[in-house]
This record gives sequence, C-alpha cells and structure tokens, in this order.
Amino acid sequence: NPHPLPPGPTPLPFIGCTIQMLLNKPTFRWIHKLMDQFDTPILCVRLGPSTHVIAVSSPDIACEFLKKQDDIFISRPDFLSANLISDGYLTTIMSPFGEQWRKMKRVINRELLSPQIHKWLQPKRDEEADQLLRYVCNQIEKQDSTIDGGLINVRTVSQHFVANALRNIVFGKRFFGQGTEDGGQGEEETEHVAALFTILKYVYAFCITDYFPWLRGKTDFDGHEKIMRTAIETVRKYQDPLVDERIQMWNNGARREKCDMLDVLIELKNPKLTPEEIKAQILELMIATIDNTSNAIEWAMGEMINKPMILRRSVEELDRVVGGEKLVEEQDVPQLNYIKACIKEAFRLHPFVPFLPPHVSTMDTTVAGYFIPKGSHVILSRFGLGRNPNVWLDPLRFDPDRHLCGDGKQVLLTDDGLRLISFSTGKRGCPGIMLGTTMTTMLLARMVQGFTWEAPRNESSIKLVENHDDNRLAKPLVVIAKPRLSQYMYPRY
Ligand code: HEM
Repeated sequence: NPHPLPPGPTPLPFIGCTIQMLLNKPTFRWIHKLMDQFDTPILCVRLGPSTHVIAVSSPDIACEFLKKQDDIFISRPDFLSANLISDGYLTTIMSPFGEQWRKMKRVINRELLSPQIHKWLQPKRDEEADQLLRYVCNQIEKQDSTIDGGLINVRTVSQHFVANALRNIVFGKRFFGQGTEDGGQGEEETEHVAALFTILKYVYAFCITDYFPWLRGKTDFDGHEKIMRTAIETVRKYQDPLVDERIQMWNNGARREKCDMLDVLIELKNPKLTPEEIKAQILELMIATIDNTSNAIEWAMGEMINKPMILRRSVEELDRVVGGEKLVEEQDVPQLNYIKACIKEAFRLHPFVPFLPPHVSTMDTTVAGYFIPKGSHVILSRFGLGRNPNVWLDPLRFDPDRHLCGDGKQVLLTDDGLRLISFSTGKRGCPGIMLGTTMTTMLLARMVQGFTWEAPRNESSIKLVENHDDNRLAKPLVVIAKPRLSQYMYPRY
C-alpha cells in the first residue's frame, strides 16, 4: 500500500508504544494529548508487536470509517475483558464479526427491541417512572423538616432508576431482594449496580496482555483480570439463578405466559438460545444501558442547576407540553425537544466512556489518505468529536440550543453525522435507540417536572469537575430538591 500510516509516535520494535502508555495513565488522556501534539484528527499508536490503534476525532473521517467503509470496520477485538463478559463471545456488543454476532444482533433487534415489544413493556417502565417520584419524595421527607426540601444524590437516583427499570423489563421484578422501606434499592441492588460499573470501567481498558496475547492466562499484569472476574461473578450471582429457575418453570408448565424479556428469550424457537447464551446476553444488556443514561442525567442536571435559565426553559417546556395537572408520560417524549437537547448536550460534552468500543478492520484499506492495516482497532473518540473546536463553537460551553432544529422539528438523540457520539451508526450501531431515548428522557423529565433543584446552601454553584481517570463528575451530584407539584400528584404506594 503506497499510503502512510496515520501520524503518531514512533513505535519501538516488538513492544510498540506500550511503555509510554504505561507511563502516561489514564490512556485516553494520553491519546488525546498525542492528537494535539501531532495536530491530527486521526492518530496511530502501535501497542505490542502488531496492534495498530487508530483514534479519530473528526466527523468526516469518522463517517468514512462507520458509513462509507462500515462493512470493513465491523469486527471487535479479542480482548480478555470482552471474552469474559460475553462468556466466549456468545453475545452482541463484544462478539467479533461472524455468525454468532449476526444471530444475536438479529434476536435483539427483532425480538427484544422491536416497537411492539417496546409498547408491551411500557407498564414496567411506567411503574419505575412513578417509583422515581415516590423515592425522591421519601428521601426529602426523611430529612430534617426545618429545612425546606432535602438533599438528593442524583447519581444514585439515576443509576438505580435505570437498573430497576432494566431488572423489571428483563426479570419482571425491580429488585433481587426486598429493597428498603422508602422504595429504594437494598444491599443486593447496590452490589449489582456497583459490579456493573466495575465491568464498564475495565472493558476495553487498554489491558497490557491484550496486546501480547500469548501472555493471556499466564500473567494478570495490571490486575484487570481478577477485578473483571470478580465483578462478573457478582452480577451473575444475582442474575443466573433467576434464568435457571425460569427455564425450569417453562419446562414443568408452571409458566405459560410471556411477561418479560427473559420469557421471550427462553421461548424463542428460531433460533433456540442456550441457557449460556441467555445469561451472557442479559449481562451485556445490563451494561449496555446503565452508564450512558445515568451519567448523562447527572451531568445535565449539574449543568442545568448552574445555569438557571436552562433549567427554567426546560420547566417551561414541561408545563407547556404536559400542563400542571398530570405527570409527564412516555407519549410526551417526542415533544420534549428542549429536554432532549439538554440530554444531547450532556452526551456531547460529558460522555461516560471516552471511546466507542473498538471497530476492528477485516481487511487492509485506505481511509483519509492513510493506510489502515487489517486488524486495526479503530476507536472513535467521543471526547474528541464532541469537543472538536472545528465543529463546535465554544465547545466547552453547555448550550442545548445547538441541537434545536427550529421549524418545530423533533430533536433526536441520534448522531447520524457523527459530530458527537450518542448511539453511533452503521451495522455495529446501537439497537437500543428507542429504549435508550425513552428512559433517558423520562428520567430527566420527571426529575425536572417533579421537583425544583438548587445547589446546597453552602455552595454558590456546583463544582462541575471531571474525574482525571474517566469523564464522570469527580464527586456525585448532591443537590437540594423540593416538590413542585400539588401533593396529590405524587404516586403513593
Ligand atoms: C442512552 C442510552 C444508550 C446509548 C447512548 C447507547 C450507545 C451505544 C453505543 C455508542 C454503542 C456502540 C456502537 C458502535 O460500536 O459503533 C452501542 C452498542 C450497543 N448497544 Fe447501546 N446505547 C444505549 C442504550 C442501549 C440499550 C437500552 C440497549 C438494549 C437494551 C443497547 C444495546 C446495545 C447493543 C446490543 C449494542 C451492540 C451493537 C453491536 O455491536 O452490534 N443500548 N450503544
């Protein structure tokens, strides 16, 4: 191939840039620094003897990879983390290109995330939207009654809203255990969610042995393997027995009617799934949903509370679209354009994971004039795209107006031109757009409709500081909420 590799640091023989990577943690910040140093929107870093990692921060080049040459960049790497999560690539997100990926993606698209199934499962999501208000009200009531309102940890509320809804949709119950008196999660759910986030932290996390594959199983150099195995075990300890129990119920006739996603997966005839496939796929669906939704809402709320004008406009939208006499419902989501613009702005500016899962090329090719060898790991930078100063004016400013379309056109959370990353695009794109959009919008809409929000008394504004190691808020968002609707409107159980 006459074309050069994309610019990047000169790799050493055999080890590539591995030592530099180890000396410059966290790796995503190092990669972005290199893109700045080389002044390039496409960078090549070689890790180990032969892996070319290609980072991208320009929408045009991103579209060449995921639109024009989508068929080539359709695989995933064989990483230990991905292998463990997917139980040897039985699932969708993690599986390399091939029959198993095709089969599972079809099952998810057609059987779990179709519009009919979405509608069928709405009562479960509605239940969680009501529980959300009830839980926040209870938290406020529990606190010192001399203070007007109460302190709410938005991170905990958001993460558990998503996890509870997912458990309800998949297993038909919000909690593994009893929960708490006030409608909150119990020990079991806290452990479940923490383990899901540990898995998310260590998946595709530049683990050394992934670039020296013959070391796999011989050394756990950076400790990732042990952490990953423990977290997966924790999640499966709660989930797998429910799957086994349910299979048995179908077998012995104790269950005859499908009520949730687990029933759908067990009763699938063509293709028939094995218990191992069902268990691994459920674990993957759990991690697919929880981070983006909850993290976007935590950041969006922090930004909105710091900019009261934005918060006010979103309240006005809710009052206009929904009115003061009923709670916001899923049917209102298409019209909540300002709320969705706030969420999209959080996706743009504060993505939970810095890169998309790697897209691996299945043959040699040329992109943007550069040689991209077969087996390259292309990582589109959510961070780099969303904050690209050539694309976004004043990129670090939280400004939902960027996403309003005018002419009354609906704001979509999708990202077709890849100017930011929300659900990605192409054959590897997210199949959960409808469910993801619905849950994220309902969460923010109910929080904003149900309560007024402000910074804690001793803080003039909220310190929106990003973690060094990831893009989360350095400290969970804890703010004051006060009920803003008439008392009779809050669901009681
Ligand atoms: C706001 C919520 C969500 C966001 C922002 C989101 C985002 C993403 C992104 C960026 C990808 C990677 C695409 C790529 O590699 O190019 C992805 C993949 C995926 N997502 Fe989502 N997602 C969300 C919700 C969901 C939900 C609710 C489900 C299902 C319950 C889901 C299931 C999947 C699956 C199965 C894949 C793998 C696709 C493949 O590799 O072929 N996601 N998602």
